[in-house]
Amino acid sequence: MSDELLKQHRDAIDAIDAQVLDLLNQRASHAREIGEIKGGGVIYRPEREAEVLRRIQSINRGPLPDESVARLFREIMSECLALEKPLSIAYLGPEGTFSQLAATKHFGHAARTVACSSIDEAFRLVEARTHDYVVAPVENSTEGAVGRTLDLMVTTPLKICGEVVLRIHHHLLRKVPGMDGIRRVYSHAQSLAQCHEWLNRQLPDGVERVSVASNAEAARLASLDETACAIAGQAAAERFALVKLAENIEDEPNNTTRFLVLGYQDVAPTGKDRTSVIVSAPNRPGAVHELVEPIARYGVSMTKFESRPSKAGLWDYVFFIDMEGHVKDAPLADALAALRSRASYVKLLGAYPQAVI
Ligand SMILES: O=C(O)C(=O)C[C@]1(C(=O)O)C=C[C@@H](O)C=C1
Repeated sequence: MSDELLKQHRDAIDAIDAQVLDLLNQRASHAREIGEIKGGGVIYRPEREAEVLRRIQSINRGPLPDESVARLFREIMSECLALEKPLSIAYLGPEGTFSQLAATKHFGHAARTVACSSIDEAFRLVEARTHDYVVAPVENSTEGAVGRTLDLMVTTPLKICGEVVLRIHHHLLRKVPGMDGIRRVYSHAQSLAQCHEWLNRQLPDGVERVSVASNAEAARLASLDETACAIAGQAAAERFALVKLAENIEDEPNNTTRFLVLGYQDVAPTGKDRTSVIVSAPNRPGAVHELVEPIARYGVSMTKFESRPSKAGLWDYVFFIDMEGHVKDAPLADALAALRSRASYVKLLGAYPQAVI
């Protein structure tokens, strides 16, 4: 390529950057004005953010892919929102966990993420309004439900106002290169399970598998001990300066975790939403079937049905149901009304936009 041609393109980029910068600041000024209009009210508006991201994808003409433009606008909105009010997001720490990655994916880098020592603590701090939102894992495509999050949903006054879907890649990490002299591997129990087959095949005999509170904690422990390694993600590898002995060791190539975003707010419909409820059925034959029958009858798509012991009595269960649609829109509103008349208990956990990116 000739130097002259290169210069022409770079000059064009400089001119465009100046326009982009000006437009970004114009956008930010509008967001700040909107913040004034909201007064002390709720600043973060998940329904509007989903609408902005979906619209951007629908009008995108490339060459940037839809996912890339959505990511860029995710960050732009994050900075605009921070001008209105900086948000603080509680997650299961320490720094470098997938929960932190999920929080940043959803709220962008301008939100402050706050590491908590347990999912319980993260919920408590948001319930006490010390932080604005909690991001908590709820299910993994390989390992199923995250029981502790489901149990907390039964009693929390918080509402679900969003969801985050995160592809999970696990790496085998160590302070020094090579597999020689490894005595133990640390990780969260779910990650050990998600890499079970790979570990069986690749780890030398006699290596102990030790489950710890989080993958980031596993990485921290491995950074202190050359005879140990950890299973964790990229963020933890970088944070603790560990060597990647093997990449993407998860047994299931589409390994994905879904997280919920909870706070004190209801979210308006966007046209592509999900509604989550907890229900329990009277303890008699056919009760569960009767309970879910209206969901099928009204043509509502049920995307999750999960049972958990209710802790109220032996063999007594509550059911976590996710449905496509918003509680304020037909046909879900009708299906839920019918379900309420049959259930012994119903708790609406929230209606929120389906994940966009
Ligand atoms: O539309 C709003 O309510 C805004 O505050 C603006 C904006 C944005 O940057 O587009 C920022 C934060 C909200 O969560 C939603 C959208």
